Amino acid sequence: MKRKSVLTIAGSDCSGGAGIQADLKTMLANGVYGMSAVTALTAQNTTGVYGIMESTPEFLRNQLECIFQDIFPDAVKIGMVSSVLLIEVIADELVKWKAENIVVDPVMVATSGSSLLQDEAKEALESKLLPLAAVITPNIPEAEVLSGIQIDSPKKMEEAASILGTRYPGAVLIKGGHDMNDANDLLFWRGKMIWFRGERIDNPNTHGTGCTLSSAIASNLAKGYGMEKSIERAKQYISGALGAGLDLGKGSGPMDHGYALPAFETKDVSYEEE
Ligand SMILES: Nc1ncnc2c1ncn2[C@@H]1O[C@H](COP(=O)(O)OP(=O)(O)OP(=O)(O)O)[C@@H](O)[C@H]1O
Ligand SMILES: Cc1ncc(COP(=O)(O)O)c(N)n1
Repeated sequence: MKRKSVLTIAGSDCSGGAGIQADLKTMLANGVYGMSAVTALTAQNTTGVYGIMESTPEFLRNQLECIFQDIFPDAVKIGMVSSVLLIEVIADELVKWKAENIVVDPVMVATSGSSLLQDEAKEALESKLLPLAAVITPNIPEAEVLSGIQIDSPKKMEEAASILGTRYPGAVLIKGGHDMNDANDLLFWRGKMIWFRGERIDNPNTHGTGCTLSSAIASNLAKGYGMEKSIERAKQYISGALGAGLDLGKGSGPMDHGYALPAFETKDVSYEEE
């Protein structure tokens, strides 16, 4: 039996809500075989990021070579890339192996406020990785940094999307989640603006929403869905994961990535605290 596969190139979140861990859970729940190349280990939890230890460029290349030589991914999701040297290795390997269906989530700052991209790496991300993407998925602050304009309205989202969509060959999806206080995301693709209107879910536990959305899009592209359908299905998935109402940790907690999975455990494992 064969299965479509997706590779995430991202950082590890030891608390399991964002990064590689969110990506692999999302891939499992979306019916693809998930693989990971780790750019950095982070010591973090739902309250913040307390340490970062980067992979060496050589070891990241080693991971990517092992993956591409053996199980060629049908799509690639890129998250936290951390530094210039790591970005150069990633771009080099993706071009060398002619990777397809690349989704770049330009992760810059965690929801908790910690920087996940070194200042000098922003330019390398823009010049080396964004041009390789089938779609880039900035949130509002990231879209502001990349487009150079301030975004405080849907009209401004459209202006930024058009700037980025003209600059890069792939699609641009600006996420309205955290900052517009709605759940409406804007796609600029092939000269068209397409709004994806989501229902705002009243849940403070949004750690890892960006990682989850981009991995779900990559999973759908790998399965052969078109760009719009891949985003529409990814939004349905994330709405379900947020709506499931998982409540863990002392800060902004993780979502329930497995809400739609049949679990091996048949007993109800959820419980309300006294
Ligand atoms: N409360 C919510 N209800 C419904 N959808 C939401 C909510 N919050 C975020 N989303 C959706 O989740 C996806 C991710 O958007 P968001 O703006 O949170 O990304 P992000 O800031 O990159 O996430 P993060 O940095 O937490 O990983 C988008 O599709 C957005 O519309
Ligand atoms: C390793 C890693 N990658 C990405 C994020 C962004 O997710 P969030 O903004 O939800 O904290 C993170 N916190 N950690």
